[in-house]
Amino acid sequence: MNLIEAYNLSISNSLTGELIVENLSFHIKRHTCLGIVGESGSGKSMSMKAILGLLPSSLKTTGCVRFGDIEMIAAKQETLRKIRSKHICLILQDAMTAFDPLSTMGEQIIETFCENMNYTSCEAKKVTLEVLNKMMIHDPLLIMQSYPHQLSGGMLQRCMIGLAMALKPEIIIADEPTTGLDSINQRNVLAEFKRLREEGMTLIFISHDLGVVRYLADDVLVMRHGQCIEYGEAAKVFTNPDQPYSKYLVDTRKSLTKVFGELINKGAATSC
Ligand SMILES: Nc1ncnc2c1ncn2[C@@H]1O[C@H](COP(=O)(O)OP(=O)(O)OP(=O)(O)O)[C@@H](O)[C@H]1O
Repeated sequence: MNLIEAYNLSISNSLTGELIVENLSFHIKRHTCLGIVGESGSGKSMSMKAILGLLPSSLKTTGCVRFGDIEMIAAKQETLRKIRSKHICLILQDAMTAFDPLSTMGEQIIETFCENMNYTSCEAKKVTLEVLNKMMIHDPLLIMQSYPHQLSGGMLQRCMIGLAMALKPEIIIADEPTTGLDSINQRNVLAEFKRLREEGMTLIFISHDLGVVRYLADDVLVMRHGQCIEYGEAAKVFTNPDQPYSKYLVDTRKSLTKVFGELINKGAATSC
C-alpha cells in the first residue's frame, strides 16, 4: 500500500518564472525507504518542503500529492500542520532552525512529547532522557538545561533525530540527516535509522552519500536540475543504472571509495 503518491509535482518561482522542480512523480510504500539522490540544487529539499506546505509564498507548487485521503498540495495550512506534527516528521539539514532559541532543549522536547504523545511532564522527561541517551548524548540533564545556541550542530542534529524517532510518525523524511556529524556519530545515527527501518518505519532519506542510500533504501529517485532522471529499485539503479547520469554518480562514488582506500593503505604502509 502506498503511503504517499506524488504526480507531476512542479515548483516555480512566481517572481522570476524559474522552474525549480518539474513534473516529479513517485510513491512510497508503507514500511519501505525511498532514497533521493542528486547534485546540490537539484530540487530534493524543495520537493519535500512542497509536499509539507513549507515553501515560501513566492514559490508556487502544482501537481497532486496524496497522503491517504488528503491531497497535500491543496490542503489548508491547519491540516498540513497536523500532518507535520503527527504523521510526517521532517528532519532538516540545519538543526539550528528546528529549535526555538528562547527555550531550553528540555522545555522544547518535553513540550513536544506532551502535545503529541499525550505524556505527562514526568513521563515526557523520562522519555527525553532515554532519547538523549540513545543518541549518545553525554550528560543529558545538562543538555536539557541548555539553549540551542549552547550546543554544537552535531548535538542539535542528534536531538532532532532522536525526537523525530520517538514521536513515532508514519513517515520520517530525513534531509541529509548526518550532515555535520563526525564519522562515529554518523555511523551510530545510521545504525539507528537502520534499526527503525527494520522495525517497519517508512522513510524518505535524502543524501549525497550513495553508500548510505544503498544501505537504507529499497527504491531510489535520482534528481538533476529539478527533474527525475531515474527512479526504481535501489539494487537495480546502483548496479545497473539505465541513465548515464545515474551511472556517473555511482561510478564517482566507487572511485572516491577506491581512492580513499588507497590513501589509507598508503598512509598505513608509510607509517609502519
Ligand atoms: N526560497 C527560495 N526561492 C527561490 N529559489 C529557491 C529558494 N530556496 C531554494 N531555491 C532554489 O531551488 C533549487 C533547489 O534547491 P534545493 O534546496 O531543493 O536543492 P537540493 O537538491 O536539496 O540541494 P542540496 O543537496 O544542496 O541540499 C536551487 O536552485 C535553489 O537555489
